[in-house]
Amino acid sequence: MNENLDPTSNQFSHEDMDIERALRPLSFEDFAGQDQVLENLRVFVQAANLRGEALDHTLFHGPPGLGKTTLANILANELDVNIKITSGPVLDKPGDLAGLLTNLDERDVLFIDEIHRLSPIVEEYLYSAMEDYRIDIMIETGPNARSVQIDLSPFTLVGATTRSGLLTAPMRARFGISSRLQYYTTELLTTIVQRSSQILRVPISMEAAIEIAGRSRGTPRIANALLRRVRDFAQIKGNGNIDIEIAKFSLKALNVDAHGLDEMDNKILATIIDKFKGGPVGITTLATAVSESAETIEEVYEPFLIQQGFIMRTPRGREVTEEAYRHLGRTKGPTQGGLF
Ligand SMILES: Nc1ncnc2c1ncn2[C@@H]1O[C@H](COP(=O)(O)OP(=O)(O)OP(=O)(O)O)[C@@H](O)[C@H]1O
Ligand SMILES: [Mg+2]
Repeated sequence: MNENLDPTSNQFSHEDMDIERALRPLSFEDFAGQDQVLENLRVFVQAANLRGEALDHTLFHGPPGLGKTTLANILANELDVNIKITSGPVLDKPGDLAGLLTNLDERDVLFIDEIHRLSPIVEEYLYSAMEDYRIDIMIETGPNARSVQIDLSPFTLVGATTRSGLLTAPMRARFGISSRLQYYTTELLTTIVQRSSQILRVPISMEAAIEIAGRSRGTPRIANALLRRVRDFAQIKGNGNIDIEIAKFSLKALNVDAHGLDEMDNKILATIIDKFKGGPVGITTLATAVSESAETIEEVYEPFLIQQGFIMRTPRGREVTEEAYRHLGRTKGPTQGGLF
């Protein structure tokens, strides 16, 4: 599969990165969906602005491509402050973090992506910064080494993670605001596709926008990636306009699944059907069978498969639905799976 269509991939070409930036909503106003989350954030931001205080530390969690990074940037815009961006794996020494923290102005946003991947030392160091706006730093080395306490400007830490299950309890407890992002409906994705095509100045029919939206795995990033590729087909194979024919033609050429499921989604369904007679199968057994971690399946893949009605969670494990058999073109029968 095209890597841009992989929901877990952040790989983009330079051109795609520029477009990606152009398509990213900059204000609450531009951001479609996640109504509950947005409604609350608007209140919290307004209150923080009114009092001239830093917004409470905020955590965004949920599957890739649903808008966590986008919302972090929007928060900074709406708070009218600067944002400094880093990520868990990049911060490997407390010193790196200290450098960032001491350079924050009052109310600034420090965005830490993949916050579940902070090293334990850095994480511990972050605790006092978040709680008391204070850090200890070591000055000098050898016999003169001593630690001094430094006061920080009140700031907002915005954390993002696709794997909230991997966050430690103390870390989680330090976020005053915690929002889980949900998959988008086809309707919402249709408006996102329409907005993006307007920015890209490519005419698109309603029908075509719905078609692309419906195959985007509930994910705005995938919707935008598909739109860009369909735009290529429209320009080279068509007259530049995206109508339903060119949309269908392109999606077929791109090998996009009718429901927008990706390789791992399909592998999970096929494995439950072929190796476990449709289930129920326990999550760890399933994880081993598809060579993926149980947490990733639970946090990244399964929510979408459940939402789309392909999988059910039962007390005895995961079971596929009739819909999954139909989707994979299998028939459900007693001879399935190893009877002789
Ligand atoms: N609500 C939305 N409305 C319009 N476009 C959106 C929305 N949410 C996300 N997008 C688009 O999808 C792209 C991906 O979103 P974003 O990078 O914020 O996802 P993410 O949750 O941070 O993903 P990851 O977990 O991979 O870091 C954005 O560049 C933006 O163009
Ligand atoms: Mg992100």
